[in-house]
Amino acid sequence: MKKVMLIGYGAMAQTVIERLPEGVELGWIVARERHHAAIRDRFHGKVEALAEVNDCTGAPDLVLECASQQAVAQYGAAVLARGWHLAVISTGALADAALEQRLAAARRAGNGRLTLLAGAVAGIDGLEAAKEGGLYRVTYRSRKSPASWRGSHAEKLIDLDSVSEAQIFFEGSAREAAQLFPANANVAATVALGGVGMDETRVQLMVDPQTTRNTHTLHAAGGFGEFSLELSGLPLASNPKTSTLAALSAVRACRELAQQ
Ligand SMILES: NC(=O)C1=CN([C@@H]2O[C@H](COP(=O)(O)OP(=O)(O)OC[C@H]3O[C@@H](n4cnc5c(N)ncnc54)[C@H](O)[C@@H]3O)[C@@H](O)[C@H]2O)C=CC1
Ligand SMILES: O=C([O-])CC(=O)C(=O)O
Repeated sequence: MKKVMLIGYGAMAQTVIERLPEGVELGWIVARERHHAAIRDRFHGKVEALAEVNDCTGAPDLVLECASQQAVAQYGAAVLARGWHLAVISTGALADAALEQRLAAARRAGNGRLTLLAGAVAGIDGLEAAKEGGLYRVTYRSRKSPASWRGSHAEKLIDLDSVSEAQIFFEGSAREAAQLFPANANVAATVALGGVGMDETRVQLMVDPQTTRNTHTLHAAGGFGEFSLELSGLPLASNPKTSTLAALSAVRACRELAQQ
């Protein structure tokens, strides 16, 4: 039986817990103190609620970050330095170049493993293959409902309550998007890391009052030719910022672990 440590106890973590494949069990959940009693009750003490990664006395086969970019900054190096396998969903954390270097150093020092989950988007494998032949241009656009952008930096750029038609409210690099919208634009970073990098990947963020989907549009042109991909994802009922597919990509990481 393979043992997983989950970081985070929010919308995505709930999906992972509900869909945990056979052959994998949860050993630890790193969560805010306010969730600890609920975790102990739910799992009858069989899953340890931890205040932080260093409180773990066991050895997880996989540490699944489903929390935030801040959690990657807080725990990422400790996980890798212990030689553990860290799978990251908050990929936008790597828009911080200093953190990226810190994680790389910890991974080398501890012989850990870092996996970036594909998250809410598809086509990253094709993008990475295309890169081998040279990429000329990669653009990414995210279109979500006003509810999905609520509580984000979008509120400083556009009046989400009065928007009546689809509108682009942000244009910039993947690095800017991932850092300004840490709970909404990790996909921008995932696309950047698979393609032309954080500063060359062009990003548009759009609010659409007519949609209930999280739509991701990726366009890549290069020596291979070009492709356009549009993914119209259902958000999680408990968090409209997060696409169901992102949570399922974390489930898939558990399935791969079970099959090892
Ligand atoms: N790569 C991708 O395609 C996507 C990535 N994401 C990332 O996944 C994250 C989680 O998504 P949801 O579960 O929907 O968010 P959520 O807001 O429902 O839950 C996040 C949970 O993580 C906990 N958390 C955050 N920082 C923590 C820390 N330092 N230590 C302990 N717990 C911490 C929160 O208390 C909360 O329980 C998002 O914040 C975002 O960074 C989300 C959607 C797509
Ligand atoms: O789940 C999504 O649709 C995308 C998202 O929040 C992110 O990229 O951080």
